[in-house]
Amino acid sequence: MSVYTSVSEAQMRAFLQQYDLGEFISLKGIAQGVTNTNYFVTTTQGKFVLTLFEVLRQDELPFYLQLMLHLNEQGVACPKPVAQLTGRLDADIDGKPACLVTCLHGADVAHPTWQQCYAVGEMLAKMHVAGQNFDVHMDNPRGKKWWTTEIERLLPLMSYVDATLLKDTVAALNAHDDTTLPSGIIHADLFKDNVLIHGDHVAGFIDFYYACHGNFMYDLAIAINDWARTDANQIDAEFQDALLQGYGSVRSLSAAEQDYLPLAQQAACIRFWVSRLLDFHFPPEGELTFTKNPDVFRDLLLKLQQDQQQ
Ligand SMILES: Nc1ncnc2c1ncn2[C@@H]1O[C@H](COP(=O)(O)OP(=O)(O)OP(=O)(O)O)[C@@H](O)[C@H]1O
Ligand SMILES: N[C@@H](CCO)C(=O)O
Repeated sequence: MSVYTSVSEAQMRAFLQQYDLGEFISLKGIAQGVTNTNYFVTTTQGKFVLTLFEVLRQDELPFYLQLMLHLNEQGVACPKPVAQLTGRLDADIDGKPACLVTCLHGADVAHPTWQQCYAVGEMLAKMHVAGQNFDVHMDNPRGKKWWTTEIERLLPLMSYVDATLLKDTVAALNAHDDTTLPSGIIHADLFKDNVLIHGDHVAGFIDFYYACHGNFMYDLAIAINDWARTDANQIDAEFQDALLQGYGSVRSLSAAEQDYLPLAQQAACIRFWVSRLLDFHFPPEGELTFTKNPDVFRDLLLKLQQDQQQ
């Protein structure tokens, strides 16, 4: 369930006074989603999604909402934040940060097709290109500095074999200079549950709340590690190729980026292995964290390293 904060119809009617969206018709909680509270809101002007942020602070919202607005205006498939009459994009309901965005027609897919992987790669490249003229900077909150600090809490809790794998891989990644690779705004969490699909097309990327600056190949590797990962935690070469081909149809990958892909995939494994281990061992008190299986990314990392040694 994902309606942590209840909103009444009366509250919604009052909230809508701040917008030019016509009359309130209905409000319906959205069952999917883990972190935030989401509602479908229908007014005489159409259907929207209301998000109440359970973890992000009010002052953190403008970056993400401005980014989504910018990307949407540049033709990237993503929800468009709706501005209040004052022009402000972020709002609050009963002191909780909130926003309204346009509703997209699509659903997330558990088992994508080759064409859908191609379309995701294509849209990701469009996003990278469109982000080039968005001039607000955001450091990656889950980058090298973060994982180097956080693994110190995890290593004593892990088996010798897993701890060695984690420590050695982090050391290898930290020793590699990735700062000269093409970079800009990245989504940084483009898993299958963060893309709404309609037929063979991308209806929209959602959940931009880890978006930041980073290198483009790392972003593509995060997507490959989820979209092309089989149930046995290996990469399906054809699906990986679909993402790469789709991406390359919009933005050519340089030789340096192509060389970096194997390491980028390892970095993407570390990013999510570590965050899932932290959620497992140190569930934040008072936060609504649903732990996803950390072993998925340990197993994928091992397989990638085996393949890359051959
Ligand atoms: N703009 C949108 N248009 C249509 N449906 C949406 C939109 N935004 C969210 N949804 C629906 O709401 C569901 C939950 O959204 P989301 O995944 O963003 O939840 P969350 O709890 O905020 O994030 P997460 O689950 O990643 O922690 C999505 O799976 C999708 O079905
Ligand atoms: N997509 C992440 C959760 C949000 O960062 C995961 O599957 O671990």
